[in-house]
Amino acid sequence: MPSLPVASAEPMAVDESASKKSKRKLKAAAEAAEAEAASSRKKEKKEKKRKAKEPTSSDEERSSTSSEKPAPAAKKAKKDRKKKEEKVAAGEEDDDGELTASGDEDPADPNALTNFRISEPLRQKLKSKGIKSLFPIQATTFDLVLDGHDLVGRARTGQGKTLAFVLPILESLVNGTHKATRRTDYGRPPSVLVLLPTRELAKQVHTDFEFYGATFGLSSCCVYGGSEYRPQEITIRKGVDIVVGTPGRVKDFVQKGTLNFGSLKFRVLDEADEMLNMGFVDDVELILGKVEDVTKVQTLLFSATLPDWVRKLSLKFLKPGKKTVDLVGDEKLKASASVRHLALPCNRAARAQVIPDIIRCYSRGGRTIIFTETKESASELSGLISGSRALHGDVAQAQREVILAGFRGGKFLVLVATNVAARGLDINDVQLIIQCEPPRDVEAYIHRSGRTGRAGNTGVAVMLFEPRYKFNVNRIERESGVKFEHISAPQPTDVAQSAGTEAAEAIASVSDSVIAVFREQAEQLLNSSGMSAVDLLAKALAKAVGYTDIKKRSLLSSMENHTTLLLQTGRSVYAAGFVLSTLKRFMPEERLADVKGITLTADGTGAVFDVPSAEVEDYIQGAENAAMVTIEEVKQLPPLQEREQSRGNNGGRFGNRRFSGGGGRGFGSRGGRGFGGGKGRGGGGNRFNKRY
Ligand SMILES: Nc1ncnc2c1ncn2[C@@H]1O[C@H](COP(=O)(O)OP(=O)(O)OP(=O)(O)O)[C@@H](O)[C@H]1O
Repeated sequence: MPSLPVASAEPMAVDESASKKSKRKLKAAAEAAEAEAASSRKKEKKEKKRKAKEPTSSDEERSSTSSEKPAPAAKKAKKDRKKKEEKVAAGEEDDDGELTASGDEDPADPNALTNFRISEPLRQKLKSKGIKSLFPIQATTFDLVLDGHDLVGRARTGQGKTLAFVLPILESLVNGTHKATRRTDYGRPPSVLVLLPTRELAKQVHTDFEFYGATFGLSSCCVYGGSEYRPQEITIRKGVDIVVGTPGRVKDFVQKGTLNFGSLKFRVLDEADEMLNMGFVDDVELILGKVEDVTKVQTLLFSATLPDWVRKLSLKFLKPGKKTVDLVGDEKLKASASVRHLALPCNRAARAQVIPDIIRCYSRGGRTIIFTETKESASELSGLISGSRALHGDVAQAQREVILAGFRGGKFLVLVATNVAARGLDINDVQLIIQCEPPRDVEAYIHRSGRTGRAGNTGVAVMLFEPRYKFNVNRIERESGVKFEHISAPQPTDVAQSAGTEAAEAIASVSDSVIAVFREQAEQLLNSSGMSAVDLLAKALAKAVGYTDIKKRSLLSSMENHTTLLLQTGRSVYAAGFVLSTLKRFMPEERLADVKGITLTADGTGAVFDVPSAEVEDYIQGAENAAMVTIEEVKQLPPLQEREQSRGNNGGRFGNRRFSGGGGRGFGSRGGRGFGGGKGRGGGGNRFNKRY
């Protein structure tokens, strides 16, 4: 059961003014989030218009930017769209009779479905899912794919890359270039092969092909490891149009002769860079190399991140005239723009206590995914966080499916996962992502945080870090273009606000029928406790949402029963070693072993550090008796030194380099305070990454 944390400097009880302040902070946070969401929606709208006006396609090796000239195909498409727009405006029917104006689509929107060669049945199907216009990546690539180009497509997470290939492929097979050669006979080989790095992702993309493909009577199947061969084999032998799968299983079917690519029209690599991380390099290259006549096959490659291997792969397997549509390009921000990126200092030991409070304050009642670096930590953490389930590579396939279905279906709201869930998973209402430590690769940060803030929605991504490894936060910040808001662990007013509202609602929902049954006990309790009715009710509220205790929590490392102190000496403080020698003047040396996370202040006049709460008075009094030293408890962290560090360059146990860090802007200085404020690379044949 979680305990309600309290900042060491905060009063134990939440008084009225604190609660008002907290309400104000919450309101401000809500307003800020709303303003951010509105601005991101506005930006996206603008972006859509801009992209549609200037389709950003390019020839090989040129990444698209809005300043580049549209490719001829895109120009033609633009003209076509204009023609269609005029027809629609004039109320004329299209030549083919398939594309018609629709009452609830906005014909003025250049990305409206009617402006693309999307046939009526597919349009209706899209509309049944609430899709009335294409997202920028879809709008920019649609004509290119339909017109037969090989393509590399890149857009940020949650921007609709899946439909960017699903829609033009379906139209191409049924109404486009391949209409004449479409086969419907028993035992026909597939026309489309889609490769994805994980089973979950393969199933998700397969669901889209199944749903939209059914419109045209196109059949599809999903093949992935960890499941029986036989049923998949039977389906393929009967004849399917689309095969979606993971490289290992697809390779097996290719080698067994079950799959043949004699009729293949499209091959798609989604999340291509992750194939490399998963050790699928050899499998992917073998599969792609099995296509005999590459001139007859269109190859599409999509990802939110395009590291070197993917570029090399595209050079090797895509035609020389391939197009590249890169909606991220050289823009600084590679991660999702509709996500609030927060960084929170937290020692490993404090994680299990802090995370439930982060969830309470930031998940807005929606789903949360917590990412750990290893399978072991995922299992361990899920055991400590009530109501959560773990998902990683050691979980049996059948069980993984049950867990994911349970999470999607809302049976439980917290999933603790390894990178197996970092990519592509599109799960409704994931409001919060927590990363237990900065990932090694910036790509992982981008994909993990991209599980929220999808399809124009907003979300929050909180990254925990050990204060002494703050340099890893700087690295992610630099490489992803994200500007982290630095916050401290949720404080009592934050948690009390969220939990209190929840508790009040829980109690208000209890039927009056219980009163008669419990009144006598309540009266007895009131009389015997010697407390006021309000105090007793406050306890009942806390208990109703699972809190039985309030423990102090430090600002610096989020440790329970620890307090953050600020030391000042009236002169410059250059190193953590200096802080320790100052403390040694009035504290017994053996007590200094409990001093944690010495971090210098940005102005160079002091340092903050954590000590056990029970020893706070000793430090303060000790300093009072020492010359030129003051020590005080801090309610909010001052701006801290921002120093670049590298692992292994510690400068001694308490060396400055090791302990420096902290937010230059000051943790929580932007309304932080809680609210308001090695992967197995290469190595072919490894079907599932060992670490996750
Ligand atoms: N044109 C659209 N209009 C509204 N919603 C859409 C549109 N296209 C896709 N979506 C929805 O957006 C969500 C994200 O799409 P998708 O999973 O394809 O994103 P992605 O770019 O592949 O993300 P990632 O890089 O994380 O894999 C899905 O729920 C999808 O149904």
